[in-house]
Amino acid sequence: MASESEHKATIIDGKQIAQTVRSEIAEEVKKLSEKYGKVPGLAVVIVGSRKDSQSYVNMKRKACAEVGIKSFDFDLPEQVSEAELISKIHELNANPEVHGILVQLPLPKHINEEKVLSEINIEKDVDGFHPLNIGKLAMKGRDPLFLPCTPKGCLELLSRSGISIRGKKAVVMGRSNIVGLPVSLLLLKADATVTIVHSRSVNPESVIREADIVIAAAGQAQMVCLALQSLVFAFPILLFEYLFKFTENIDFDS
Ligand SMILES: Nc1nc2c(c(=O)[nH]1)N[C@@H](CN(C=O)c1ccc(C(=O)N[C@@H](CCC(=O)O)C(=O)O)cc1)CN2
Repeated sequence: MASESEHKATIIDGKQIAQTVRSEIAEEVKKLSEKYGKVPGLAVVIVGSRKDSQSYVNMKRKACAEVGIKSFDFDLPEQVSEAELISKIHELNANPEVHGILVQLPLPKHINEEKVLSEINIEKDVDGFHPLNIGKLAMKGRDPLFLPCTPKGCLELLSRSGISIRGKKAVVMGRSNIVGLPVSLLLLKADATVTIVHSRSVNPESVIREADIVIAAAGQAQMVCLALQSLVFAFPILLFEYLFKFTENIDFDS
């Protein structure tokens, strides 16, 4: 267990790191454009009019524009059928200008999220939510084509802040498919000793007190009052990490 004197918080400047990543991506896109005469294309699909989802999607689209990625925007009505949405995905799978497909979650209740995400071509699955990509993330010695952006953003913040993960005790708060679970798998791949605490955990505080790294992934402000290495996650880094991994995986030669 860390001693009391080691309980000093280090605030990570996510915005600053995001700015660096943003510049790196813009440079990468420029090089791709000069070499191949084309730029990465990201299809962003949103269903319905949830204000929070719209705001995330707008940020993603704006981020694309800022770094030179072409975004293809599809705003589908709340009532769109599952079949229509899947047909749109098939159309995007077949479009050579679209290198990545992102379906904003959550989807309306009448649409089966698992089914829809499974229809995305794994080579365009920039969210890394396709069962094959998640499956590879969960297995030793396998590498997914893409990683979910928020978990990847968390690890990028740690790495760019000079915080090593190997051998550390990492505690993840929350077990969602989007953040908690995949970030736990990523930390495990990075050789941390990982514990997940969630709504049914008994005495989570005692587990958190033992941690070297705490990742709060339960979407509730002020959830962690103690953290040995305090992490402040700023959304931009996640967004730009998203684009980062996205450009990394495009095969412009095919
Ligand atoms: N297709 C996807 N849908 C959704 C994703 C996703 O990664 N892909 N994630 C969320 C929504 N989302 C991005 O789209 C997102 C929401 C919230 C955050 C976040 O870091 N929130 C912080 C607050 C950050 C801040 O306000 O500065 C927090 O909750 O502590 C990141 C991404 C669901 N849908």
